[in-house]
Amino acid sequence: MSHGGPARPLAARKSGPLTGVADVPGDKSVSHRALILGALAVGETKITGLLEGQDVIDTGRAMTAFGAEVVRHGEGAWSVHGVGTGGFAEPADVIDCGNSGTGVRLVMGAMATTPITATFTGDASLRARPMARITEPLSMFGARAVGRSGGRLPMTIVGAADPIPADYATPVPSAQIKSAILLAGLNAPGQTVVTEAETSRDHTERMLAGFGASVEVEEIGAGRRVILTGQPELRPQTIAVPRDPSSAAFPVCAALIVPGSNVSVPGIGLNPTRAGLFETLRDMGADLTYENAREEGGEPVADLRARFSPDMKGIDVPPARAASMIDEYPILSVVAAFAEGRTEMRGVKELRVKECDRIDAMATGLRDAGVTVEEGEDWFAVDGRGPEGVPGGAKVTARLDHRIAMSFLILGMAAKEAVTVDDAGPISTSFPIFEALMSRLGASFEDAA
Ligand SMILES: O=C(O)C1=C[C@@H](OP(=O)(O)O)[C@@H](O)[C@H](O)C1
Ligand SMILES: C=C(OP(=O)(O)O)C(=O)O
Repeated sequence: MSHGGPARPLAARKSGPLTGVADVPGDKSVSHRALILGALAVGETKITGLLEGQDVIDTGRAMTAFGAEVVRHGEGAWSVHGVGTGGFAEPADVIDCGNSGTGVRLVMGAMATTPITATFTGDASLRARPMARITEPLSMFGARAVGRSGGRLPMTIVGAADPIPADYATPVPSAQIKSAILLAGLNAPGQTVVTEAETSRDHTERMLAGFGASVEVEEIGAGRRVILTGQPELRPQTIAVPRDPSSAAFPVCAALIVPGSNVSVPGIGLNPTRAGLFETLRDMGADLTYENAREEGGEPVADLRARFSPDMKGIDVPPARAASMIDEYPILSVVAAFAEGRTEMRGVKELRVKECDRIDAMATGLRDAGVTVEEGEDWFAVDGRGPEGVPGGAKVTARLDHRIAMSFLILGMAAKEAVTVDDAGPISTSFPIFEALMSRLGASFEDAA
């Protein structure tokens, strides 16, 4: 157990119509970045709508350990008094990033070009995840890393005393790699360049520009080159965090598969580098509409409305869309089980190195619930059961993975028999109010033995 408490088994059983308004919390990716860039600016950054999930709380604690002052003023309202680029102090103890890949990788990048040493660890899930993808580009700046075999945490980073800017092409589409490099580049003189063959979420680039850094973005084919000029003085900002599309995915998908549902999910961030799931659902024939599209804090936002959609069809999800919906494949595979025909999801190898191997976790749990799933190294395919419905009745291991836990609880709301997850604890890493919010819409959960 590493989310700080005993395992909490939870079951979801077949639900009546889900109705009402789902106010989902702030975006996890934007929240991490607001705390980190706030800590690197000179003066006070004010944040509203910060996600108060454990992943983000752990990043806030890390920023405190590096010398920033992080203060909570009320629900979602935080301030960060930053120390300036290159101003991080050496932490007195190990930095525990809990369950968060984004947290540990971005913070490693942010400290790697300051002449201090820090040791990072995390829970059993995070300690199994690959870090060489970060330490390899950080070594180009002159930072050194020593970790466990296979490049795993715990790991110590010795920051570069005389950092050299890097020019790096990411081997996999990953905003965490890109962001770690850009954050390291902040304290290196000259231009740091990151090239990605497929565009990953661009919150770091957008927010760096907002804090006053010079960031140029060139489109190259399906990808981008990002050029950052190092050693800017970052100006503190007022940041309104948009609501998280990756959390919105859960009430939206639940509404599509639970008969009679009609749910509104207001104010969701629809940055095109994040919105792939919603496009895919519409391609499948989901009754999902965007209302009141607008801009808030430099990000496109809309109110989503999802209604029960009994006529969805399986599709081949375009692999080019994978980066823009990478965290949404678990819940998409649940929706696919209720559609008619096969849904193929290709180009998704990265799912194997998330909080758990998400292809294996979904395939195993869906099969236990009576759904046929095929898989290969970088793909999986779900045979939708359409009007026949999904038997359910599975007891699923969540593998310390919040998205696996939430996906199977949603499955339980629409399947014939209840679905149980062995531990709902990790849900609080990204969506602490998931159970309360889904219960208000009409879902019923039971503590399970
Ligand atoms: O940069 C980010 O905030 C994130 C990037 C993605 O990871 P990768 O960069 O490893 O694809 C995503 O899975 C994660 O939940 C959040
Ligand atoms: C993959 C995820 O997060 P992280 O990599 O930050 O642990 C996620 O939230 O689905």
